[in-house]
Amino acid sequence: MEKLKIAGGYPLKGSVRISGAKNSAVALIPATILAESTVSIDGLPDISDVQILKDLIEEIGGTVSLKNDEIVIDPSNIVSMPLPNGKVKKLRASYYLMGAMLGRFKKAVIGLPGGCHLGPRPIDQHIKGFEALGARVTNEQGAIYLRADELRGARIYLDVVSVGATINIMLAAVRAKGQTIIENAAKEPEIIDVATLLSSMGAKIKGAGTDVIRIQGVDKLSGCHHTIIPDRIEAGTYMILGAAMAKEVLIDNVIPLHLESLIAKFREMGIMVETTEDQIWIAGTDNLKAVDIKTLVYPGFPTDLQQPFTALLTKAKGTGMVTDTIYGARFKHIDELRRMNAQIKVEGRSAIVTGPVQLQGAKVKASDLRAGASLVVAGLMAEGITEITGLEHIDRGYSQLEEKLTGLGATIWREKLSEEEIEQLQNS
Ligand SMILES: CC(=O)N[C@H]1[C@@H](OP(=O)(O)OP(=O)(O)OC[C@H]2O[C@@H](n3ccc(=O)[nH]c3=O)[C@H](O)[C@@H]2O)O[C@H](CO)[C@@H](O)[C@@H]1O
Ligand SMILES: C=C(OP(=O)(O)O)C(=O)O
Repeated sequence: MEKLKIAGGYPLKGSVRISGAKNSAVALIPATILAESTVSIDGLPDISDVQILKDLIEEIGGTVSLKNDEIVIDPSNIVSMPLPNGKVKKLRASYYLMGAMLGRFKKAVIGLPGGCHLGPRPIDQHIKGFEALGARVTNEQGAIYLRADELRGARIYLDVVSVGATINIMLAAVRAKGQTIIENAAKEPEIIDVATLLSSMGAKIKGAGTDVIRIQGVDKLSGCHHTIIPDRIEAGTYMILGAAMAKEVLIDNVIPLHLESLIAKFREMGIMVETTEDQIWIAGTDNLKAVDIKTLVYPGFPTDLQQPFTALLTKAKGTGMVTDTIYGARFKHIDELRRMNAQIKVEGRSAIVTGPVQLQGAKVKASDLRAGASLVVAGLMAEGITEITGLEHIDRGYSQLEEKLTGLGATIWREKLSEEEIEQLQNS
């Protein structure tokens, strides 16, 4: 077990290249199960979620090579092996194995997923979609059993706008007989990315990126090559830490359109932002104005940037309210930020941040992925040394974090935890 140490309070400068999107990667890899020949995907982030999915595809019979940022998957020998336990519990996106295996084999047994603990994260809309396509779905001892004699296209209205349910239904529906219409679908860029891969494989999908997606099922999907989109949440995190600590920073390999909600908030706060087709330039300032944010489905402010943004607000003058309408309990980072001298109180679904304060280095623990990102931002802003544990969460979603931050001039490194520290963590 390791901890991350940051010597904070020093200005950052330079450029950083954004990796491929985690939330695309974790759907694109399971989607390859649907093909009958080799699929390659490049631009993948170097994160543990990708590594675990690679292992899972191998476990069910796929031949996989993962070198640098490219994965090559030959799915022809994959079988619908039950995966009720083990690695499926380590990440949220293992639920995509349900849609992909159901699409190809008409049956699957997959354990309920893991991922960040952000309060309840039901998958009832995924199941409603699979059932509408003709699958029988049961939950037996924490694993979902899916079986269909045949999948038939259906009209499915999502009661909740869900990224996961939209993609999962798409994965099963591309191999159903006839047309599927997903209404009230999520519109996140990662959904378009998955639809692009499936279309290159031979699927017929219209409307991805709008709230009505139409899928005409096909009998066969084949191999192809795909380049993943950049990670808008990683980019947003670097924009936030650039705004907090950089004189100027250039974010490279990014789609600025995906970050319009954050860019608009930056401008309200008095941060200078310039964009080109695939770069964002930011000049940090010590005169930040506090703003309110409310997380919403895309293109609204992303819940996945709420936690790092909260760290930035501690430097802004005035009171800013952060309301999470997607995950009302996504506030485990607040106690840790308070340890670092932040003035924040939580009221229901909102965190109220009063600033400016000078954060102080402290020993803190990442309870989930973006809580970890929030603590990294805070650690860079703080005076003195910050020690962050719970790195398994951060490693799920940030590719080459220390290398990228060191490139911006940060002093950040990993150290092994002592036995005493491990014992303390296990008892905390
Ligand atoms: C792997 C991945 O892509 N993860 C992202 C995905 O998670 P995930 O796909 O799990 O999130 P959803 O979009 O499904 O969840 C949105 C909201 O709908 C609720 N809900 C969802 C499904 C369902 O069947 N029933 C239901 O009630 C959830 O509890 C949540 O309140 O979108 C989230 C919201 O943008 C992001 O925070 C995650 O980073
Ligand atoms: C919540 C997140 O991830 P996951 O859905 O994979 O747990 C996230 O990326 O912030």
